[in-house]
Amino acid sequence: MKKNLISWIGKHDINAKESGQLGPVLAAILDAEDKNSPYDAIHLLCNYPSESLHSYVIWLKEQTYREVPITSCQVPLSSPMAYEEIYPVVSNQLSQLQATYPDYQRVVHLSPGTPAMTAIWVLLVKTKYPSVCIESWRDSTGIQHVHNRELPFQISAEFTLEAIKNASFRLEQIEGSSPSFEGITGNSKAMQTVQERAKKMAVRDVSVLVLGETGTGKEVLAKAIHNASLRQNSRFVAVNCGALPEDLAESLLFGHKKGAFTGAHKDHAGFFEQADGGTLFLDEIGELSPLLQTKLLRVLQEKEFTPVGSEKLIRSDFRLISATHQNLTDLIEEGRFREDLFYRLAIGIIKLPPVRDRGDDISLLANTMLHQINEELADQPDYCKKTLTSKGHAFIARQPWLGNVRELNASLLRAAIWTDSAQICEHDIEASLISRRANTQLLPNHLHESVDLSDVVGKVAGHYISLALKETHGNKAAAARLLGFNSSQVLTNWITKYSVDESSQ
Ligand SMILES: Nc1ncnc2c1ncn2[C@@H]1O[C@H](COP(=O)(O)OP(=O)(O)OP(=O)(O)O)[C@@H](O)[C@H]1O
Repeated sequence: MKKNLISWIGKHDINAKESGQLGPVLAAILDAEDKNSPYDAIHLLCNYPSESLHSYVIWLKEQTYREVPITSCQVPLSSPMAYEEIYPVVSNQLSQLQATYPDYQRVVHLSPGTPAMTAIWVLLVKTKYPSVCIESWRDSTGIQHVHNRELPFQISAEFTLEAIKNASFRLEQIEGSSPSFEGITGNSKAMQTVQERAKKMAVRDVSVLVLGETGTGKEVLAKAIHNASLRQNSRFVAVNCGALPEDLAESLLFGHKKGAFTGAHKDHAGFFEQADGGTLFLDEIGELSPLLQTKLLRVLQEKEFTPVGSEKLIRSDFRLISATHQNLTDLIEEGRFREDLFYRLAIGIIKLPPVRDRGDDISLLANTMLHQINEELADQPDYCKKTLTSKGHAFIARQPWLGNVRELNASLLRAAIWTDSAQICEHDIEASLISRRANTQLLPNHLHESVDLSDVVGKVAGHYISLALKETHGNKAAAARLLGFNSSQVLTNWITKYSVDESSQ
């Protein structure tokens, strides 16, 4: 049976390299190798600074005989004894390992870390996440010993639910605050598939590419993936690549050294460094210049980079989530996006459907958003809480929402502000739509209502004929050519047929 080791990194581990000792974590790994039952994966939690964690993990890898995948997570704690902070981290870690490695035997190393960290391990392995426990200690000659540790008592059986509820850990409160997949509204089949995929991806710590039209919630999804990952307690750094000024892009992403260019008054940590231990979200990735694409590829391969004006390599343990509304395959074919970079970014691909393909989710989204809008506007003078009439819902469901969730949100906000009554009806929504609607309705995807086709064609014909006559200062032959007609007579026929007012040119 495969097995994985889970452990905090303690003081003796961090100091092991300097002290010439093994430290508890390495001792446990080597002990398992000696017993011919090595670990297949190792997961480390650490509340020391990320530089110490990195150099420790590098050192640890050098000390083991076999190549074992090691994942590490830097957990910032206000105090190493902060039970209320340690509990959700450890609980989440165990839950994710259980989901990711259901067939592995879990081995928890109790010794490294503070008494609070050990207490939480014991609490969780004796209740929700049964695991084998080991401990290690150093004898007076400096030899490190590793043993299995039996815990011969049953917390769940011996304490009633009531007792746990009253315990100082306040378990349910802490669990309830886990923000996994918060903010993603949607029960449609398409959105369920998105959420299932995203949850799986969240615990894998691989690069994820989120595709979807503008405003479909790509950033919301990226944040949810971060919140459901082992990196949830570190930073989520969101960068819009399309908004990076060309001359500053490199320094914003990779940082710069003081004096690297005019205005660089002090060292600056770029987004990659800021995301160390956490998640970097690169939105509009298709907008990256060829030079930055090459640099990004190198950072993804080596996890290290050099800030502008510096010679020092910086390492950063970030997880990359990128997003785009563009068709990257087209960009690759056109030579505008590196194919090798695409494969690096797209280990996991999640496609967010446009709102018009989410079925009943539109109503659900509208209700959720109106609820949020009501809360936001509650303090405003004379504001009364709004609800949507059923015709309002039906009208919303018929719109194409090319701007997706963002457009729906903005239209509801406008309607909520403009409408005095407590009910928002279809006319209020219609009035709050931006004029683009006229164009978007021209070629709808569905015909929910009857339509006067000759009227629509007449309006289009009138519009183009007027433009052509205006451009050509009333010269019918030239206007006919502009419109693709082979003679001015054809144009005259159209003008008559669609009653175009030539005098308005
Ligand atoms: N499923 C959802 N449930 C609730 N709100 C959502 C959902 N998806 C998106 N939103 C809201 O819609 C707005 C747009 O979302 P977001 O910025 O994530 O879209 P995007 O696809 O990243 O947009 P862009 O392509 O312009 O970068 C935000 O206000 C967000 O809170």
